[in-house]
Amino acid sequence: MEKTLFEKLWDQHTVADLGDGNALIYIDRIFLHERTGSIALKSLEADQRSVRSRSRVFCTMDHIVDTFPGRGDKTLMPSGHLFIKATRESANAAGITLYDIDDKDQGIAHVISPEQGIALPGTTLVCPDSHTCTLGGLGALAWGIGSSEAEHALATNTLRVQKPKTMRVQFNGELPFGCTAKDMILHLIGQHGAAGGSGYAVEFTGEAIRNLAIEARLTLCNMAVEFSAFTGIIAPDQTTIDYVKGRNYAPTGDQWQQAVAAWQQMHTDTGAQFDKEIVINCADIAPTVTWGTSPQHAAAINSQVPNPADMTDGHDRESTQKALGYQDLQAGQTIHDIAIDAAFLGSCTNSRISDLRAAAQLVAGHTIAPTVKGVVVPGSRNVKRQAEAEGLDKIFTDAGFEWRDSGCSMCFFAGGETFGAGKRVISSTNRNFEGRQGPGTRTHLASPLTVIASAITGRITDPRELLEVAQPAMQSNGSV
Ligand SMILES: CC(C)[C@H](C(=O)O)[C@@H](O)C(=O)O
Ligand code: SF4
Repeated sequence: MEKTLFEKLWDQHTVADLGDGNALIYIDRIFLHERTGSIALKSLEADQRSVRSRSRVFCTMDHIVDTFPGRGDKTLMPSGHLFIKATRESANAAGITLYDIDDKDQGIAHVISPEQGIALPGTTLVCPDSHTCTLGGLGALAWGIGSSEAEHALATNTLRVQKPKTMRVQFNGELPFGCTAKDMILHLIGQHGAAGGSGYAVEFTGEAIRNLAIEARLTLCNMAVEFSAFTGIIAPDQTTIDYVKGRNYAPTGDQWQQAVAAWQQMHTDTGAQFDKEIVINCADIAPTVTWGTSPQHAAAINSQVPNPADMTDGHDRESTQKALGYQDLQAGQTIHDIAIDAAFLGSCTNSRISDLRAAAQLVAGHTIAPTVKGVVVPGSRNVKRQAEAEGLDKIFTDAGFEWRDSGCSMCFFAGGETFGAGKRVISSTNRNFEGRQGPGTRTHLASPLTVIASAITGRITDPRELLEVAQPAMQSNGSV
């Protein structure tokens, strides 16, 4: 029988069918971080259980750590040092691989796991973090879990999972000039709602997906959870194989040949049925920005903030009204041109080397508006070193950006870093809930190109204006 990619991976990892749509799934790799992983490890210790396969478990420090240069164990989170200490102690006692604060490979979990070859096509990977779905960009079956599930997975290498339904989202045609993977996913969520993927494992397909570089596929799958999907996944292809080859934990020798042969079978069979299908015409995608406090409050940059008075549904009217209040926006206002106070380039969505290269190329020769505080946070120390070797840090600092050490930073208030109450931020991150970037901070999600263009003018700005004038050679090739 024809199977979807998801069904193939599910079946390959099924240890036992538990009935009622549940299965015991074999977990190949587990990733932890100091915010939630420390809780799972401590609880495992308290229950006098141990990690079953130490070589398959990896842990990083990303959420609570400072990203200020020379940070050490310092953190702005009042009890943050306790999480850091507990993680270090437990990870070392458990004998798992820890990317500690000063480790040369430290970084955000979902940035270092592809970078190190920990996430591989066809593997199951879990982490007590909702953005684990990022790794679907490599063809891994990866999803976020809770701390107690993480404890179970650590002790047994298995998890009881309710089988999700399957959805295919097909992106047809070529991605227009100035648009990126971030605009694709914001467009999808804007059109189909933040709950549109609820209950589904979503496979992204189509010409525009095939043309995306791996880092762009990671960006797209990163936000599958903002679509409420169980996970997002993209079938591995030659682009994937070329990306994985030679990475620290990638197979070598005969095992590499076997792995490649297996990966080449990892695709949805012709004729396989999905429970739901969505087709997006890429010609309809424009640089997309959120105006409100949900990722579904996303719209083309040149469009208008909606007017609650035009809404027939009472719930929509009320939530839009509330979002406009928090964001201090007027109904009907054009998104393009809203004045900003800050620009943030970072997070597991958009802080990889290709993001930084594209951003640096756009900002080179410009300075950011004097009213804007700009911060760039590389996703890992490897990304940081690579960027510095290419002189990108200098381009950012010359333009007026701060250049930080790696971590989640201002994506999330967990570590206490924030631009402050009432500040309006154009941000390459993935969540824009009230208070996400700190109490009272207002977030507008966008691509790295839109973040840079807006930082330069001090207003939400269409990157195509700058790309067309200054960088005619820099055609969008979907690499971001
Ligand atoms: C702290 C962590 C559990 C959380 C997540 O699950 O995603 C965080 O990474 C986030 O992005 O909100
Ligand atoms: S960078 Fe942001 S979204 Fe990603 S794991 Fe960290 S806090 Fe979560």
